[in-house]
Amino acid sequence: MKIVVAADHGGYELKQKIKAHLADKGVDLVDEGCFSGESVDYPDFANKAVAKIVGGDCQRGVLICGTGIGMSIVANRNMAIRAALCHDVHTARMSREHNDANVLCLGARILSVDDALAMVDTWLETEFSGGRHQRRIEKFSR
Ligand SMILES: O=C(CO)[C@H](O)[C@H](O)[C@H](O)COP(=O)(O)O
Repeated sequence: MKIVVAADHGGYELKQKIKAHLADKGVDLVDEGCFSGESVDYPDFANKAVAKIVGGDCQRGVLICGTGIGMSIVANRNMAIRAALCHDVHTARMSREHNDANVLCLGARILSVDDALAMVDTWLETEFSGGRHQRRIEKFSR
């Protein structure tokens, strides 16, 4: 599985930490920016990451901005994306088990680095439960 990571300026520092953490674990990833703390617009980076998933280069994404809200709104405009804005390990796990989320959105100005890394690990390790949850996903998917 290949992961795309992307952030705006509000999420840049946390993205760097997540990248280093995942690289240590041998996770295959691609970074779609941004590449400094200079002010940028989150839709540009959300859309770059979505394109990687829709195009098939990556299977999942982690998107980070100040709150995670902007990234989740933009990513979810694409029908192929189930982006989950999560706030703790529990919501990260549930977004995989029940929602088969293919994008995790994080708020760098809300979360501690340790909590964010624990959420990413849980989110990547947790499988979709299927069953009744598959039926529900099919009701909003094409
Ligand atoms: O949280 C965000 C969008 O939901 C962004 O990361 C920005 O941090 C937020 O919009 C604030 O932007 P600013 O230009 O840093 O004030």
